[in-house]
Amino acid sequence: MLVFPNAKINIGLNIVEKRADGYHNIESCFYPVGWSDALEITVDEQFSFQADGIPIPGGASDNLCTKAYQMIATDYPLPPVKMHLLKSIPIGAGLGGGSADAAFAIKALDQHFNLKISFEKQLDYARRLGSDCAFFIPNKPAYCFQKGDISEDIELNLNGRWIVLVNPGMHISTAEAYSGIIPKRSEFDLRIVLKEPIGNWKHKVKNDFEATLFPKYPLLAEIKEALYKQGAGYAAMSGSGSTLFGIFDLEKDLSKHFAEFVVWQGRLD
Ligand SMILES: C[C@@](CO)(OP(=O)(O)O)[C@H](O)COP(=O)(O)OP(=O)(O)OC[C@H]1O[C@@H](n2ccc(N)nc2=O)[C@H](O)[C@@H]1O
Ligand SMILES: Nc1ncnc2c1ncn2[C@@H]1O[C@H](COP(=O)(O)OP(=O)(O)O)[C@@H](O)[C@H]1O
Repeated sequence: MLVFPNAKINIGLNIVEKRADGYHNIESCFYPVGWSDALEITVDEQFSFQADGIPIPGGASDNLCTKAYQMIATDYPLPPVKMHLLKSIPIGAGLGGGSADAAFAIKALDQHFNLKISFEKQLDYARRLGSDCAFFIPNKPAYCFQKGDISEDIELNLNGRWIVLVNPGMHISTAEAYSGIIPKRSEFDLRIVLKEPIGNWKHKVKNDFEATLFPKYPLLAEIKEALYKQGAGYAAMSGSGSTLFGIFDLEKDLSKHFAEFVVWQGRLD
C-alpha cells in the first residue's frame, strides 16, 4: 500500500500556558498543505524500515513509522512488513512531517490489514506518538488546542488560493523552541479572527515562536517580509520554524525569487 503523508502549516499559534507535565497548551489553526512524503508498506518475511530522500536524524528504530508499527502490532495480529519512506518534507521545519508519517502509517496499517480500528482509537494511538500527530488522522483544517492534540472543526476555506513555502534549511528543534517561550493568554480568539478577510490577519494572527526565533535567526524575518513584498495576503512562520509561508490570491511562481532556499508552491485544496 502506498500513501502520501502531507505537511501542515500553523495559521496562528498562541502558546497560552505551561502545563504541569512540562508541555504547553497552545491554540492554533492547523491547515494541510500538499508537500508530501511517500510511504510504502508491503508484507515481508521480517520487519524492516528503509528511508530514502532527505536524511532523517536517528536510526530505523527511532523513526516514527517504526514506532507506529510497533504500537499497533502490540494490540493487533500484524504480519511483518517492509516500510519504505521517501522523505521530501524538510525536517525540523515546523511542517509536522514526522507526525504525518506516523499518522499515515497508523491509517495505512488499519486499512491494509482491515483492522477496523475506530477513529477515536486511531486518534489515541497518534497522540501517543506526538502532539501534532492526531491532526493528521482526519487531516483537514482544524482549530487545535491543549497540547495541539485536541481539535475542533474550523470554518476556514482557503481552497483555490496559492501557497508558497520557503525553507531556509536550518533545523530548529521543537523542544528547544518551546524552552525559550514565556506563555501568555491570546489577545484574539483565532476562530473568530480567521473569519475576517485575509487582509486583516497580518496584525492579529500571530505565531508566538516568531518573537523569540526571529531575533536569533534574522533570515526568517527577512523571508517573511519578502513574501509580503511579493504580494502575499498573509505570511508567517509555521510551527516552531524554520519554514515560512505566504498565502496569495493568485498563482505566483517564486521559485526563482527564493532560489537559494528549498521552495514548495501549489494550490490549496
Ligand atoms: C510546534 C508545533 C506546532 O504545531 O509543531 P512543529 O513546529 O513541531 O511542527 C507542535 O506543538 C509540536 O508538536 P510535536 O512536534 O508533535 O511535538 P512533540 O513531539 O509532542 O514534543 C516535542 C517537544 O516539544 C515540546 N512541546 C510540544 C508540544 C507542546 N504542546 N508543548 C511542548 O512543550 C516538549 O518539550 C516536547 O518534548
Ligand atoms: N519519519 C520521520 N520524518 C522526520 N523526522 C522524524 C521521523 N521519525 C522521527 N523523526 C524525528 O523527528 C524530528 C523532527 O520531526 P519533524 O516532524 O520533521 O519536525 P517538526 O516537528 O519541526 O515538524 C526529527 O529530528 C527526527 O529525529
